[in-house]
Amino acid sequence: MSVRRGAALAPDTFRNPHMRHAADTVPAEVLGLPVLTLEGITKSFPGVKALSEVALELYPGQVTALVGENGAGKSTIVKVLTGIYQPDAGTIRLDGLPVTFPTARAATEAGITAIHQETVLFDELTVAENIFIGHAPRTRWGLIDWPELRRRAVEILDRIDARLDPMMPLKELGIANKHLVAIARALSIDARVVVMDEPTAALSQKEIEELYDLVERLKAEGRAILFISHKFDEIFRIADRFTVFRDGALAGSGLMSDVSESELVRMMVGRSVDHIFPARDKAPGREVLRVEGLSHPTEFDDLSFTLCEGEILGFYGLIGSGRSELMQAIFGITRASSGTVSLDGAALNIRAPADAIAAGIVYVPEDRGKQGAVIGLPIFQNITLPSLDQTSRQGFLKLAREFALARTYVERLELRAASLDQDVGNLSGGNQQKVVIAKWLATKPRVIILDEPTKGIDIGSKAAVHAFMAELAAEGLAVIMVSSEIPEIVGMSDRVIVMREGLMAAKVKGDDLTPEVLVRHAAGIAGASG
Ligand SMILES: Nc1ncnc2c1ncn2[C@@H]1O[C@H](COP(=O)(O)OP(=O)(O)OP(=O)(O)O)[C@@H](O)[C@H]1O
Repeated sequence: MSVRRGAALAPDTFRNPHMRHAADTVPAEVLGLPVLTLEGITKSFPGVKALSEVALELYPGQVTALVGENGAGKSTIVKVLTGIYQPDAGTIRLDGLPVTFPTARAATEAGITAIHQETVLFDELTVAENIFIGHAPRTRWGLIDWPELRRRAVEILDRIDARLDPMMPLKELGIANKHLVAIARALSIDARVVVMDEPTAALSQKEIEELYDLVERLKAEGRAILFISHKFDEIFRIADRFTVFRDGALAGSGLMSDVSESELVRMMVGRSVDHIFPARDKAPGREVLRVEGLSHPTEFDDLSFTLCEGEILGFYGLIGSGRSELMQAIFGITRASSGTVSLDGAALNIRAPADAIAAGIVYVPEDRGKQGAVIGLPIFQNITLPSLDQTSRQGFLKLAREFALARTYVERLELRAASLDQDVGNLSGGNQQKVVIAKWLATKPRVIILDEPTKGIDIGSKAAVHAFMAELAAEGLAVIMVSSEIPEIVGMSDRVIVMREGLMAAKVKGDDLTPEVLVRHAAGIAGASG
C-alpha cells in the first residue's frame, strides 16, 4: 500500500522551470496537478490547537474525501480555505501560486465554494434569486435583469437535472431541493473547487443517489471536490483520494484504490475498530409506554404501538415518512389531532415538552445543532441543566457533583473537549451532538426518544454510543430510536416499526429483522414479508 503520510506538495514543485512554464500556460486539469494546495496550515483557538501544520491537495476532476474523528479539524480547514478563518501559519496555493483569502468573498471570487448543510439561503426569495444572490445579471441601468436571471437559472438547474421552478419561493422547497439550490449556486459562480460538508446527512436514499450522480457530473466538468463524510460506504464509492486528520494533524493521504477500510479507520482513530453491536440478552420488562391511534392532521395517521422497559424500539422509514413528526407529537412539540399516549397505564396530557419531561419522556432531536446545545454555556452546565434536581441541594448547586455527573456521560460518549468548562459553541459539530445526548440521558428518564442518534458522530465514537445505549436499556431505560442507518437499526433494535407516508407499514422482529425486509416495507415494494 502506498499511503503517503504528510503528502504536501513540496513548495519547490512549482519552481521547477519546466513545470512552472507548463503551469503558466496549461490548465491544471491537463497536467494532473492539484488546483488547490494547503501546506503547513496551523490554526489555534484559545486553549486548542485545531490544526497543526496540516496539508491538503485538491485535484481537478477528482473527489478528495476528508475524514477524521469528531473534533479532528475538518470544519476548521474548510473555514480556512473558504476565507472564514485566517490560518496562523501556512500557505494556500491556487494553481501553484500563493494566495490568501482574507474574506469569504475573496475565496468565492477565486472559485472556491462550500455547500454546507446550513448554506445560507433565503426563504423569502425565489429559487433563481437564491442561485444568483450577490451576482445577479443586471441591465444597463443596474437593475436586476429578470428574464436573463430566469434563463440562466433554468440553464443551471437543467445541468443538474433539478426540475424546479426558478420563480418558486425557496420556502416551499424541502430540504433535498434546497440542497440542489445550494449546488446550483455553487455552479453559478463557476466554482473550481467545491466543498461538500456531510452533504448526504439529511437526504433520503434516492436523493443520495442523485447527489452522487451530481458529483460525477462535477468531476466530469473538471471541478475539484472536497467531500467530508463520516459514512465509509459513500467515501469508498465516490472518492478518488483521501486525506485523514487526527487531533488536528495530518494522519495520512493517498489514493482510495490503495487503502482498505480498516486502514483508513486506523489512521483516523489510531486503533482498529471492530464495530460489533453490543449483545443484548436481557428480555424487555413490563410495558411503559402505550401509544394508541395517534394522528396528526397532515403528517401521520392512526399509529399504535407499545414500548417496554429495557427495550430498544427502532423506527425505520424514508425521510418524510413521518417518523420525526410522530416523535415530536409524543414529546409535545406539535399537537396530535387524536389518539392517546399513556405511561404506566395512565393517559398523559402532553401539551408542551415540559409536560413530557416531567412525565419522564425525553426527545433528542435529529437537528441537535439548532434545538439542542445552549451556546455560550460550558459543557458541564449544558449537560446538567435539565437535571438540576440531581445536583442542587437546598438551592445550592454543588459544582463538584455537576462536574461528576457531566464527566460520566462525557467519558461514556467519548466526547472530545479541552475541558468540561469549554463553551459548547466552540466544540466541533459531532461533539456538540454528544453533549445534547448526554444532557438528556443525565435526566435519567423512563423513556428516551433518540432521533438519528449517531448522525454526524464519527466511526470510533459510534460504537461507544451504541454500547452506552445498550447498557442503559439493560438498566431498564425504554428507548425509541429513529434511524435511517440500516446497520444501526438492525444491530440495535429488539423490534422495528417501519413507517411509510405517515402510516405504519410494518412491525418487524426476530428473524424477519433483515435489511431487505426493512427496505421493502419502507419503499412499499410489493411482496414485502414480515
Ligand atoms: N471558534 C472556535 N473556538 C474554539 N475552539 C474551536 C473553534 N472552532 C473549532 N474549535 C475546536 O477546534 C477543534 C476542531 O474542530 P472542527 O470543528 O474543525 O472538527 P471537525 O473535524 O469538523 O469535527 P466534526 O466531525 O465533529 O464536525 C475542536 O477541538 C473544536 O473544539
